[in-house]
Amino acid sequence: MRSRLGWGFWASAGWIGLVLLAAVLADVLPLARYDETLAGPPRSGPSAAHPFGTDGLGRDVLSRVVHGARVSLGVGVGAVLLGLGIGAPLGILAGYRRRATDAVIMAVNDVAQAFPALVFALAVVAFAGANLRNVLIVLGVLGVPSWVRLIRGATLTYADREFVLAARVLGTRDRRILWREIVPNVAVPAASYAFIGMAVVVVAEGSLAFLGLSVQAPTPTWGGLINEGRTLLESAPHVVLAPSVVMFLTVLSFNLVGDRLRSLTDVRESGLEPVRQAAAAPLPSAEHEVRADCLLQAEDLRTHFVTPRGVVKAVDGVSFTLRRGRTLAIVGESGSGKSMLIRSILGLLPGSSVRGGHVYLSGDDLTGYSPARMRSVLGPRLGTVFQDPMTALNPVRTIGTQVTEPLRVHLGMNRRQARAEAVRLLASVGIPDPERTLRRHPHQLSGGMRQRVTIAMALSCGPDVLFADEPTTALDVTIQDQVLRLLHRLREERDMAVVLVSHDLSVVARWADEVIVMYAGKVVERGPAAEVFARPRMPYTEALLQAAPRLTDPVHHRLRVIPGRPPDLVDLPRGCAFQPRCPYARDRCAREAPPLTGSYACWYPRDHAEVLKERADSGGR
Ligand SMILES: Nc1ncnc2c1ncn2[C@@H]1O[C@H](COP(=O)(O)OP(=O)(O)OP(=O)(O)O)[C@@H](O)[C@H]1O
Repeated sequence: MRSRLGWGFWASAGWIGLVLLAAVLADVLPLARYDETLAGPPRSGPSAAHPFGTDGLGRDVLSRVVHGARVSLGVGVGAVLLGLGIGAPLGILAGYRRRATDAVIMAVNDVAQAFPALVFALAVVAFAGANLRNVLIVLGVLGVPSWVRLIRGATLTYADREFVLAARVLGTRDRRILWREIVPNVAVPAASYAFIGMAVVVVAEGSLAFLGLSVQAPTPTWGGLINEGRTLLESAPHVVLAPSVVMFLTVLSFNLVGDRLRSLTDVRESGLEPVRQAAAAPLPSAEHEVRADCLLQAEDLRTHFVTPRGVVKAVDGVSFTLRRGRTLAIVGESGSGKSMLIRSILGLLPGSSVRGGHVYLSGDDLTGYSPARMRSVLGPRLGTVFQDPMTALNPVRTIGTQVTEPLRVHLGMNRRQARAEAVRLLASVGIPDPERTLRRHPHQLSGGMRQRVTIAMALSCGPDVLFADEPTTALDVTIQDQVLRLLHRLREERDMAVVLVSHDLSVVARWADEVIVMYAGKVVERGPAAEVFARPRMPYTEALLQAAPRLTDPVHHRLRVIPGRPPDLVDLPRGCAFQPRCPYARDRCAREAPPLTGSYACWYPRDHAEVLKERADSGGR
């Protein structure tokens, strides 16, 4: 940490510490009184008795600068705490709740930010007087809009992170998510900006003092000292220079410390600003038969985003059924809607989306559930394992606090019981030293171990269905197989159903019972995995398979890529969405969209005999 922060950071922190210490100990330091006139000869330069010299009334400048630090730093710290105290809750609320709450808070914030600061300061001083408390209030309140904006931005960054989604899929309440997942992460950038904020406030106080709008004489402030010394600029420049240099160094140090901390924890990495808020009306739904023998059933599920460019139909009329003890795989190119389908089932969609259709869990329609009721299902009945275990775990909390949380929240265990159960869970997913692992932070574990931890968390409340969204993508190839084996074993042991999203068709072929193939938000082929992969009917499925590497491929074998690009979901081609890329497309494909009848959506499905003949002709794949 020390080397990453650099000597400038430590020198600045040292200076700030020194000034703060001097300000706190000002009364006990062996200094002349700051208001004692003729403590020395007027306007005398620096000497052993008066290291910063004396001012026009013979007062000790060092003593006045040290006492001035009390006001300037006191206002700096106080105003930042006040601004943060009001701005942080509002910013977190806006960034986490979004929609109307965000719109209202940000509208008010914009108006507040546009209000002229000087007019506000003048008004407060005129009505309430220029004293320390009022200056602190003025500067604190003026800082609120910037804090709201900053904290909202940081919250937006974290609100869609997988560890927050993970907490939500475990059914954690919003308030707890805010305290345990968002606040600790937002606190890091907030702390760094607090230093920059203090620099701004110290300068602002100096400017107010210069205008006579701050604490009045005889109490010294740095801005007031500079103002007083103005008239002595020619005869005794040290009177202005001493407070100016101290103030300059302090402001510079605050900025340097804040900047270094910020560069370590830059919050601008994700660009998660949501698109324009959609009208919240749900999409209309058709009536469908509910299958009693199914554990999980999706009917005509749709997730649309209203964006400035138009409506993105990320999931468009997806239906499937899944029974206990089975694994359903969802495959498709990047952007085909796999993750949105899972988030739609779990009711964990971004604020800018609207959902239609139904999701039945053992016959109960989850789409009608209130958020509170949904929380009782997420975790205990629906578990989720995310793609990247590093982002699915909160970096600032130990594994122990994260694994025990769902056990305490949902199963009502006390701390000791939850810890014992967490040890058992970690052991069951193959973590060698569970006791020690509980005390560690995510970054202290390998990728494979982290993913085992997230699997343990997903299983902690004994879910009926486990969703695994690309659970092995972020892992080493050798670890991938171990994790998939583990999921398979756990499915058998616990008689769960598994929904597996994967890019890797060899994984799907090996571990899934059924598969649905997605293209542009729709299911274009479905059926038993062995059947679909052995005899794909839809040319897109065939192309996906041809683009997938196989262990039996010769070393320098060139994979076939699917020609063209995935479609723009705002502007889909007419007819079949795959037709512009399909080598077998005919006129009808560009005119009419093929419905999903039976197991595929294609006007001219591949004929297996024909495929075998083509393969024989081309001498290979
Ligand atoms: N907030 C959003 N606003 C608008 N469109 C979105 C939003 N989130 C996702 N989409 C769009 O929804 C579509 C489906 O996204 P999704 O993440 O489900 O794809 P995916 O198949 O899981 O891709 P990948 O394999 O890369 O994860 C994408 O085209 C994406 O651009």
